[in-house]
Amino acid sequence: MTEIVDILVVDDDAAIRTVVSAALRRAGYAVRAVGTIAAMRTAMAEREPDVLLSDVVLPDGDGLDVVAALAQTHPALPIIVLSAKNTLSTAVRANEVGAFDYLPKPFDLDKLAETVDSALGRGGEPLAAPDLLGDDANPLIGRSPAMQEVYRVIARIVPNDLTVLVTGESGTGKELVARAIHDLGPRRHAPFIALNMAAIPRELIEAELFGHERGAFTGAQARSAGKFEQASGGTLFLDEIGDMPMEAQTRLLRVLQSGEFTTVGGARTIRADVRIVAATNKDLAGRVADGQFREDLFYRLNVVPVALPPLRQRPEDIVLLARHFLDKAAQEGLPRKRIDRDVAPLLERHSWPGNVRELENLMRRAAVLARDEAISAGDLRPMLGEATAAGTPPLAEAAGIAAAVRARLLHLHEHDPRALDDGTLYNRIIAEVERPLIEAMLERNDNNQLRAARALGINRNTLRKRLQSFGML
Ligand SMILES: Nc1ncnc2c1ncn2[C@@H]1O[C@H](COP(=O)(O)OP(=O)(O)OP(=O)(O)O)[C@@H](O)[C@H]1O
Repeated sequence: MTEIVDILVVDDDAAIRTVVSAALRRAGYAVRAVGTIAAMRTAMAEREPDVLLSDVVLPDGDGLDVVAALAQTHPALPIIVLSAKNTLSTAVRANEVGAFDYLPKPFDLDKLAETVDSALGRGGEPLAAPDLLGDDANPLIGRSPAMQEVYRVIARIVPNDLTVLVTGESGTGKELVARAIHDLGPRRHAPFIALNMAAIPRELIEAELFGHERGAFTGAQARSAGKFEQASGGTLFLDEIGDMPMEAQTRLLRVLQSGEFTTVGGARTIRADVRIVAATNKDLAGRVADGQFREDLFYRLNVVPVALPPLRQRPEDIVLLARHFLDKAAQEGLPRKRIDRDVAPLLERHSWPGNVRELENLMRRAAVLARDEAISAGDLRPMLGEATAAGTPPLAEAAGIAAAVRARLLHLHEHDPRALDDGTLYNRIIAEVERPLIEAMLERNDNNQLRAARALGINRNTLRKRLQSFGML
C-alpha cells in the first residue's frame, strides 16, 4: 500500500482553499484545508501533516509568526508560505522564519505541486537561520512574475555572504537591489560602500579599492583607506564591473581567493571582511569571450546571478511604479499628482529604453508640468516623445549624461537603427549634450558670451561658432 501524504492548507479565502485542495488531490495527496490559525492548531493536534501551506494574512493572526513558532517546535515540517502581499520583505521574512519556500499569489498550480514535491524530497530543512529579521522596508516595487522571481532569489541570498552579480539594462534597479541585499541582511549595521568602475579614471581604481600608503604614487600625500577597508563588516558594491581594467581584475580575483588584500605601495596586508555585490549592464559573458574580462573572476563573481528584467518585459509593474514615484515626488515637495486611468495603455506600450529611471524622471516632470491634479495621456504624450517627428525623446529624459546617451542609443537601435550608421552620430549626440550646457551658462551669465565662454573654459570664438551651428546667432 502506498503511503498517504497529508497536506494541511491554511487560507482564509475559500476559493483558494478549493482550488489548491483540488490541485493537490489531483497530484495524489490527501488534503485538509482550514481558514484560521485556531483551526490549523486543532488540525495539527489531530494529526501532524507532512507539509503545511500557510497564508500570511489570516483573520486571527500573522501566518509568518505561526511559521516562525512551528519552525522551532516542528523543525522537520516543511512549510510553504502563500502570500498576496507580494513584496520583497514578505519573501525575505518567509525565508528568515524558516519557511521551506514562498509562493506569491496568484501562483501557478503546477508550480505549487512541484514545490510540495520538492518540500517532501528535502525533508523540510529550513533554508536559512531563523534568527534575523529584516525591517519592513520595501524598497523594490513590482508584482510582476518576473519581479517575484527576483524577490525569491534575493530572499535566499540575504542571510548568507555569497558573492552576487546583478545584471540588467541601465535603470532597472541594480543598485537598489544591491542596497536591499545589504539592508535586509546581517551586515546591515555596517557600511554599504559603492564604487562605480566607469566613473573613476582607470589608473586610480586600484588605489580606490585597496587604499594606498603615503607616497605610493605622485599626489598620494597621505595614507588613504580604500573601499575594501571602508566597507569592512559591510557590503562593497562594485558597479559597472565590466569596465574594470585587467590589472584591477587580477587583484580583485586574488582578494576573493585569499580573503586578504594589500594596499597600493604598501606592505600591509588586511583581511577583507566584506560581502561583494557586483553589477553590470554589459554582457559579461561576451566580454569573457572577447578576452576583456577574466573568466575565473567572472565565475567567482557570478556565484549567485540576479537578472533584473527590463521594464518593457513587466508592463504589470508600470502603473504601480508610476504611482510610487508620484508619491515620492510629493513627499519631496513637488506638487501632489495622480495618474488618469487612460494613461496606463500609453505607459505600457512605451519601450522604456531608460527603464525604471526613465519612468521615475517622467513622473517627476509630469508632477511639475501637468496642469491638473490628474496627469492625462495628453500631458504625457509629448514628454514620451510621441509627438515629435523623429519620435526620439530629448536626452534630458534620463538622469546622468552617460545614462542618457546609452538610453538614446538604445532608442535609436530600436526605432531608427539606420541613424546609428549614417556617419553623423558623434556630432548629433555631442550637440545634444552641448547645447543645453551652453544655453544654461549663457543664462547664468546674463547672455554675456565672454563670461559664459570663460566659465565654460572655452574660447569665445569657439562659443560663437557653436551658437551659429545651433542656429542661435
Ligand atoms: N523596482 C523598483 N522599485 C522602486 N524603484 C526602483 C525600482 N527599480 C529601480 N528603481 C529606481 O529607479 C532608479 C534607477 O535604479 P538604479 O540606480 O538602481 O538602476 P541601475 O540598474 O543601477 O542603473 P545603472 O545601470 O544606470 O547604474 C533609482 O532611482 C531607483 O530607486
